[in-house]
Amino acid sequence: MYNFLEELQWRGLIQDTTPGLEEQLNKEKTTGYIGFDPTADSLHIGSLVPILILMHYRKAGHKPVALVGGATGMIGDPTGKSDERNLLDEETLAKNVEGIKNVLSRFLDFDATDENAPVLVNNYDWMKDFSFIDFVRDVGKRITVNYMMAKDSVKKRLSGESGVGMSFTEFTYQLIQGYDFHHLYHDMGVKFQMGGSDQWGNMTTGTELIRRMSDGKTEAFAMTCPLVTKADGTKFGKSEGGNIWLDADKTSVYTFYQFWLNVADEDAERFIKFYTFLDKETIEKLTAEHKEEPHRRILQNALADSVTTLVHGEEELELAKKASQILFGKSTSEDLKNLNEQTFLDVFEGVSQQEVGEDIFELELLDFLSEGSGFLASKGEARRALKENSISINKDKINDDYKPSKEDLIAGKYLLLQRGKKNYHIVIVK
Ligand SMILES: N[C@@H](Cc1ccc(O)cc1)C(=O)O
Repeated sequence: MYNFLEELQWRGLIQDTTPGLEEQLNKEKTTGYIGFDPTADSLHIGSLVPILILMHYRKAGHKPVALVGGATGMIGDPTGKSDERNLLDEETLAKNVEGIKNVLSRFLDFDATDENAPVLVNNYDWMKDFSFIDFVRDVGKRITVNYMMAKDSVKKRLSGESGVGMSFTEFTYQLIQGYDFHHLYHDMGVKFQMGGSDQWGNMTTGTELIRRMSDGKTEAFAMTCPLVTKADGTKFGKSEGGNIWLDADKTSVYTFYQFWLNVADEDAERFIKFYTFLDKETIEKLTAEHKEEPHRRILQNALADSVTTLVHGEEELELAKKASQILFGKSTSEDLKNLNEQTFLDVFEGVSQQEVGEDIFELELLDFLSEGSGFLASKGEARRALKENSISINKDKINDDYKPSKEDLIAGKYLLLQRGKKNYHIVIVK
């Protein structure tokens, strides 16, 4: 059985802890939680670190609780935000809560029945009937405005720098998160909260509230992990198309896999510790091998394989690898036909495209290859290319006899035209 804090320590996943945490975790199996606000209908790889921390926590024999912020999502955490947030409407919130629950349950087995089985809770369940009067009397009275104003999330918004101010609504956020901790402490014995380093302020409002609401008789603990950054200073977790999500219909497995494959060497060394369960020995060995021959990208490959398997499973990883071969290695028309539409588009992102009508199938081959599809500059060039035997359609070489047909369409819509090795063009038939 491994030790939770030691495991997180060598992985570089501990930023701050409150005093006494180690003694507490050594003393007894402890229930600990992390909250996720439903700001979107899925989670992205930024949230994968907290998810993995809950998985480590479970592996170490403690009991993890994942909280979905149905209530806090109605307020909006001001942490790290320089502007007031827009309120989400109820319909969006409900959809987001469901989406996030689904993602979380792919990583944590909420159906397990053992004593330390993971539990999923929603803070809306205990906040919805809490009246304003009760809240300000029972909770608000325990914490001073002075204390709340000293938090970074508040200070930043009050200072001249951003100067935009903060609504009373967002100001209350830390108290609500703090109250969650208090509630979970007394309802389920949750003594420990984890989260990203930006959550330190909200988490310590919680430990403080727990102490004060028990007149100093109960104690709770907190730990933060570092926010993931990149060596080159650019924002982590984004590709050109936006966030890297944990849902295949938001970020294709291919794009997900490629994202990890393309991280910089310095980043790969840290990320492999954060994002995989590979043990210390294995990671040290891989890192040493990587340093000998960086061009083989051993770390990136191990990282991409491991995270993609964790998030999408082995079968999907194999498909993503096959898709990756299409641009770079040997592949057949069969491989191409097996791609789903999103993956096809992701693989050929940036390739020139032309929309055409179905009448394209009535054209002579030379017209089809030139003006019809917008691929080659002229009929003459098309003739030459055919003579050189350098044209492929959907990865099959074609000759003068080829007749374009609807049957060839990938996902019922696309034709992949290719000249030589790298010169691609996509025809979209409308
Ligand atoms: N404030 C956290 C989410 C959270 C919500 C409620 C909690 O009790 C704990 C955490 C975030 O934005 O990431």
